[in-house]
Amino acid sequence: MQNQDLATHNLLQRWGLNNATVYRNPSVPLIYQLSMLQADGSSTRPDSINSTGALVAYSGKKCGRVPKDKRIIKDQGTEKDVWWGDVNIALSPESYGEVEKIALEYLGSRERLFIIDGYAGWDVNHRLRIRVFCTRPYHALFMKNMLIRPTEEELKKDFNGDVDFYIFNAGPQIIEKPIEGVTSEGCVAVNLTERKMVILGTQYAGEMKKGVFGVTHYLFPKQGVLTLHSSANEGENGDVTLLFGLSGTGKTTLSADPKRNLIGDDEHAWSDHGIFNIEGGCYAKCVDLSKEKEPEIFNAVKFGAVLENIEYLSNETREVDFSNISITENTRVSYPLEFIPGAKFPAQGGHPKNIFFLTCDAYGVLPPVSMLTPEQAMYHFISGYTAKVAGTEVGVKEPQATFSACFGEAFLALHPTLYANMLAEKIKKHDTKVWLINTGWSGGKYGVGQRMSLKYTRAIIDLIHNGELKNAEFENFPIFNFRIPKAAKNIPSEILNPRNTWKNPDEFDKQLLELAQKFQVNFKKYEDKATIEVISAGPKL
Ligand SMILES: Nc1ncnc2c1ncn2[C@@H]1O[C@H](COP(=O)(O)OP(=O)(O)O)[C@@H](O)[C@H]1O
Ligand SMILES: C=C(OP(=O)(O)O)C(=O)O
Ligand SMILES: [Mn+2]
Repeated sequence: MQNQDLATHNLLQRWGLNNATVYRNPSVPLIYQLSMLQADGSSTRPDSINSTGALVAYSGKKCGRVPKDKRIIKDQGTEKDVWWGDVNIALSPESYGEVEKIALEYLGSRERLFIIDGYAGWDVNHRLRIRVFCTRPYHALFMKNMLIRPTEEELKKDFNGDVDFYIFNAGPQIIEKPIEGVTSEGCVAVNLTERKMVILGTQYAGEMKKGVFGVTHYLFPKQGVLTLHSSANEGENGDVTLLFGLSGTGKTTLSADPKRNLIGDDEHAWSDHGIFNIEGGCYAKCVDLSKEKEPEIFNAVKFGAVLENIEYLSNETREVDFSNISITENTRVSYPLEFIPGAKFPAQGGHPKNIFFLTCDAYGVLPPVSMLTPEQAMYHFISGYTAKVAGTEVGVKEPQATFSACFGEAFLALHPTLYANMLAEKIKKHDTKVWLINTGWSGGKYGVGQRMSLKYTRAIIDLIHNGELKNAEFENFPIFNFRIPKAAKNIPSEILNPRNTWKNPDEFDKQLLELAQKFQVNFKKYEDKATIEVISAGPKL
């Protein structure tokens, strides 16, 4: 839309913007065409189109999120309830004003500006209206994919004036002057009170979608709705499964299951009426993506999808080399939910029957599957033991064992125990079964053993879904006191107890003990807020 209508003009004036050329909710082909002009000032490699029709773009220096540059504005509205610390680093309203000014000046001075309007949350009672301002065509397409696309009618009804949350993405612009509380040339500043966020100094698209997720973590629990860093799908009989996990643990991969209908791959919420997806699209990792192993995701790489930071096998054919991670291990593809066959619309479901905690155990000592008691579920949800895989956060080069509360500590706006207590109440009320699934190392730690076979993880999940695993014969897994199956169809029995997969069982015992100690040290910070039942559900030395 090159000639501004009055409504668009007013939206711009509201923020002191008066760009001559503004594209408000442009079509996919138009975004493609504009991305080929490369006049967005991003100074990265040019955008292109791959052999299957996806838009290929590069994010420049930053290819993962930058948690160290994230700030939450501390004001009267937020100072009492936000969980301040390393995750939520405080920034003053004055400093926020300065970063916002830099962002708006950048956005306003560009030749072209994009506005993308969309919802966050499929439940109409809880959805937020989001408006994104950006200058890179690929960022516009990314958010068009990742937000829930409004109908023409909804656009007229809900997006004509102010909305619930604004994103000012001025990623190509760096911060060149000192600002109190800002410690690098980049800043991702979230103003929860005034419902807006600024991005400077990073062009990684994931920062926008996880920004929205963080806002829902602040707003939804106040309405009794629990936010979940999980994927979700639904079986033929309407049974819902949630798969929690930190980045790279398998939420996206395992939720795309041909036997089940996809609800969403990353961000959900659980209300008194069931679960709903927060997003309109998926954002899958591409490293080693293959048609054989992950056909649904592989086939989603087509016209309308955005490929981020990939290399070609050949510049001539524009076939993607998914094994090439020379730019980053965190290569990505974003596509609308409907690109996955059988995705469910509206993307909502009932109360979950099963929950999987996906953990990528870099030590190779946790079993591929363990059945948890409700108390163990709480203990392990608060602990959030897993590994940070390479790439998703800037600076992480190999799997790094970590405890990430609620399997998504980076996105928690409030104290972890608040989310954990809400989860405890819901799984009790709805009799949800919780399983811990190790998608990480087997047969030795990272560097010695190998990643758990995707085939076996899928087989385990199938047996839980068809009810067979529940009836297997179980044994106790020591120290952690998990119930683990002794045998299961389609899975070699020796892998079910990880001790059998290690060459040297003594080394295994030592590593298991070490991990248990790490759990205990980590849990100390939650002990004053957890019940005695939950504390005693942890590993025992
Ligand atoms: N056993 C396994 N289970 C799940 N994913 C696995 C497994 N082994 C290897 N992988 C790979 O790990 C990555 C998981 O990434 P993804 O599903 O995008 O994680 P998330 O959505 O949780 O960030 C994929 O590249 C997948 O191919
Ligand atoms: C996009 C991200 O999430 P995930 O890897 O969980 O999909 C991210 O953490 O930047
Ligand atoms: Mn994912």
